[in-house]
Amino acid sequence: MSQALYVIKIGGNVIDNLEACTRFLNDFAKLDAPKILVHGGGKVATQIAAKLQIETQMVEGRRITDKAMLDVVTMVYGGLVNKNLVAQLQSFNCNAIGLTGADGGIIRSVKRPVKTVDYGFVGDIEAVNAKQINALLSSDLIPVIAPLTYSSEGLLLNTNADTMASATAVAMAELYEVNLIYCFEKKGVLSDPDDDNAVISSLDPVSYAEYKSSGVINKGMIPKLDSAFEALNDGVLQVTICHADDLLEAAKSAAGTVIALNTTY
Ligand SMILES: Nc1ncnc2c1ncn2[C@@H]1O[C@H](COP(=O)(O)OP(=O)(O)O)[C@@H](O)[C@H]1O
Ligand SMILES: CC(=O)N[C@@H](CCC(=O)OP(=O)(O)O)C(=O)O
Repeated sequence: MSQALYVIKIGGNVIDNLEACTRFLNDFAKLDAPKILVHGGGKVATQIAAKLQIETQMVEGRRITDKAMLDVVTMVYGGLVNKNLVAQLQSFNCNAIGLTGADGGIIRSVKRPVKTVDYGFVGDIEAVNAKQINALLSSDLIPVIAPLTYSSEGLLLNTNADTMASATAVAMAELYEVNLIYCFEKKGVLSDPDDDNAVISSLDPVSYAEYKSSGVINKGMIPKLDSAFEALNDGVLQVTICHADDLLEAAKSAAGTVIALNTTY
């Protein structure tokens, strides 16, 4: 049996809250296993763009990224957010190394083709270099990956962080038994959006379809769950969605919503 690896994604609402983010990073540092952190930061990018009088436009959970917005997300994800996370992890004795998908050629993408919507400089992932990421892990470095990728033409492209996490988890599943954990500001996927304690303990494709059609699951949760099911279909052992404060519990399967393929489609 191969070794366990945790691929953990932290979302933008937690990153935007200094205290919550520090608590999360402290727990992440304590997790005693090979691990990778993939971060978002959409909320910070929107705030900085507004300060620069650049308007944010989202379509189906994806940011329309023109050249001005690409400059903002490059500075925010690749610089401000990534480097602050790395610095805090260092203070918790976790030897983190911050990377975009371009660094070490770890995540290559293709600029999303224009169909009904022109997303601009947004990348759809083509390849994750698991060997290169594993070389970092083998040197006792903890990769902290920002949601930016590169194309073979040399473009830097904005890429959804949930998709980055799931593609990384799938690629690493060739080498490890991967446990993918999405951490955000709620206790899991909720069966009642107004009740923060109404956590669905296990979600399969049938119940997902029902909750989606009744509108209980909506907005940013849809791309997150789509990428969660994709990861399970492509070899990831376990996927959990949980509160950032519950990371260590979720790593023991004791918190959040466990995503399962255990019913027929
Ligand atoms: N049923 C649900 N349970 C929990 N959150 C939900 C649900 N339906 C929609 N959401 C929304 O999904 C959001 C999470 O998606 P997103 O904003 O993309 O998170 P992140 O930035 O952490 O990746 C939550 O903040 C919540 O508003
Ligand atoms: C193409 C695209 O939409 N990219 C995302 C990347 C950041 C992200 O996914 O951040 P959260 O996890 O905090 O939402 C964006 O710019 O919002």
